[in-house]
Amino acid sequence: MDSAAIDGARQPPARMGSRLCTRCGERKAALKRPKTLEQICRECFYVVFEDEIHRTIVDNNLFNSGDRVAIGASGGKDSTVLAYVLSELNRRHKYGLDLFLLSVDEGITGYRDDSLETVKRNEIQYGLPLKIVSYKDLYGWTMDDIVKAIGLKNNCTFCGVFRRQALDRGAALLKVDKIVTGHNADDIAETVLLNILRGDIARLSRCTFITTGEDGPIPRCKPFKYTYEKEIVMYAYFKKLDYFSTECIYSPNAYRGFAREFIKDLERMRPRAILDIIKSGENFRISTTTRMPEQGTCERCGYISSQKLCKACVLLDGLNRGLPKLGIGRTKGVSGVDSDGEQQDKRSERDRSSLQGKHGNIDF
Ligand SMILES: Nc1ncnc2c1ncn2[C@@H]1O[C@H](COP(=O)(O)OP(=O)(O)OP(=O)(O)O)[C@@H](O)[C@H]1O
Repeated sequence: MDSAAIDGARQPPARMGSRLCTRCGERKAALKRPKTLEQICRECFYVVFEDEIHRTIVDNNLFNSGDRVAIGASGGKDSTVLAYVLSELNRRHKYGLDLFLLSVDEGITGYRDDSLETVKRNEIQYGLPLKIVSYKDLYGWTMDDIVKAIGLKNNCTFCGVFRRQALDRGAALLKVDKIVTGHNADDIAETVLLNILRGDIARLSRCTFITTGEDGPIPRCKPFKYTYEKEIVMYAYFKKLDYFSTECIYSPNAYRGFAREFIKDLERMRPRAILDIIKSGENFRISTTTRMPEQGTCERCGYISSQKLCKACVLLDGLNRGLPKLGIGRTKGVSGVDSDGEQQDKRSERDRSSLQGKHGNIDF
């Protein structure tokens, strides 16, 4: 999700000269808003940015007063801005939420250990209790171990499947009602496009849902569904938020990377393109004859699965038997189109869904 060009460099947004803000008409414009190209001042940018997220939360009834909510916190820009903005809005609009930071330590030396240090600082900065769950504790394997066993080809498959379940397990320990993640509008547009490119109609039908997993143990929602990545970066920059901006050292950049670049090109020509792709995804209608996944629980670990054994258990079995490729491979998607378990890490939607195979179930 990170765009190195935007995020890594942490360049200040271009200066606006002496023009006045088109919203307040009083202060000097400090930036051109990526979503609308309006020239506005910082203060007005904060207001519109936060208000749009508030509207998304209210219009979609994301929370109920009294909810315990875990923020999936990776230390990256999206989840850091989410933690900051959600705690601000919770106070300002009296949502009545009990917020927690929930981090998954995948065991990636030189990456996750450093980003978790950021989350630990966020815990203090935002006054939100932090829970960390690790692959090592849950599965007996770190990603470093897994990469040693399987190499760099299918490693993201393991990571995506394990992370999803690890978030559920952490959320169960925290006894929360919901998990929120920092998936933003660019991520969702990208996933719509990828599902079209793959002809994966079943996943296309649900990848734009703002809340998923309502039939599972703990629903997940994406308050940044309509928030542009560029604006998240700008917000973090202006607010001087403390976040970690390095790409995962094991994450290759294949098919999804092309989709991402394509969307960035479209955005350059027409900023609305991102919202329009999401809208198209929302408005697709799935034929009633398309077979949809049936969800149950894994016979072994009891977590959600649409097969007898969940994907995490199948993958773990392979690792423990010295056959790490056991659970990897081409599986038939619901659409009848093979999903190839292609690696990369827009781990959430794609990896998990392509790996759930025939009965792939929930998306972030
Ligand atoms: N290790 C983790 N622990 C907890 N939550 C995570 C973790 N990794 C990802 N997430 C959640 O999933 C969302 C999408 O993650 P992904 O890795 O796809 O994108 P990202 O750009 O790295 O996100 P971020 O900027 O928040 O790091 C994150 O915003 C976060 O809410």
